[in-house]
Amino acid sequence: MNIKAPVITIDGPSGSGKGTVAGILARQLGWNLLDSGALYRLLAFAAANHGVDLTNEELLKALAAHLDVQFIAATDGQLQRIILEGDEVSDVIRTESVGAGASQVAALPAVREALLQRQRAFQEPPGLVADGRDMGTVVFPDAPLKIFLTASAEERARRRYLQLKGKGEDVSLSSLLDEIRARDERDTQRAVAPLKPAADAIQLDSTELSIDQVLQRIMSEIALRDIAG
Ligand SMILES: Nc1ncnc2c1ncn2[C@@H]1O[C@H](COP(=O)(O)OP(=O)(O)OP(=O)(O)O)[C@@H](O)[C@H]1O
Ligand SMILES: Nc1ccn([C@H]2C[C@H](O)[C@@H](COP(=O)(O)O)O2)c(=O)n1
Repeated sequence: MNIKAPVITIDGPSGSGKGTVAGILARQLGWNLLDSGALYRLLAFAAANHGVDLTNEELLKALAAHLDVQFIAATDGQLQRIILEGDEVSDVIRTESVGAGASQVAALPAVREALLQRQRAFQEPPGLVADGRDMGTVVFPDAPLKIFLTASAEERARRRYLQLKGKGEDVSLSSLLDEIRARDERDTQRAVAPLKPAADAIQLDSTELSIDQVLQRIMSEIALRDIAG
């Protein structure tokens, strides 16, 4: 019998803290990590490099199917690294403009289909923490623990502002808020795999919670289900 590794899904809108929480959780549990948003970002980034228009569904589907990407697991003191076609792109795919392109290509059904198996292949022992928009609804519908992490748009824009300022970028809070609202609209309103909580997801509003408080809440749900050995 093929016993599948357990999966914890963390879905939610941009800036809610999914990636941060998923990364820490995966390290603490010693589990694999799937940053599914990175796949859509990589596709948008690769499309720009190869001169592929972000509306050309057929070419994007082919690019998605053959994306030459390597995820190098985080080690003590170093975050996960992402290599695309031989070049490290861990930071360059994190800009708001690549995020907007990712949100655009992610609305195309053929692209989502092309990336589905690649995402499911991350489900390896001892377990997987997967973050994104449709981890609990589409990619891992049988996951024993599903979290839907939210925060107000204003708080998410504030977090992003601090994050980008910290990297020395010249950003405006009001434009970040506009971008976050536009991305929310596109991600929740698309026809395929829209951003929404799975029926059995635990909804967690992190607007007034610290990262540690969010982690504690998730850890208590893990303990309740006895899924991490
Ligand atoms: N609960 C929290 N309180 C304060 N800051 C937070 C909290 N959670 C995350 N952050 C900070 O907010 C920023 C965005 O977090 P993160 O990148 O994890 O969000 P995300 O949901 O993965 O966004 P995206 O979907 O766009 O990748 C980071 O700088 C992170 O440190
Ligand atoms: N499972 C996913 C993950 C991501 N997307 C799309 C929508 C986002 O706006 C974009 C970038 O994701 P992020 O890195 O900000 O988490 O990718 C999706 O549709 N489904």
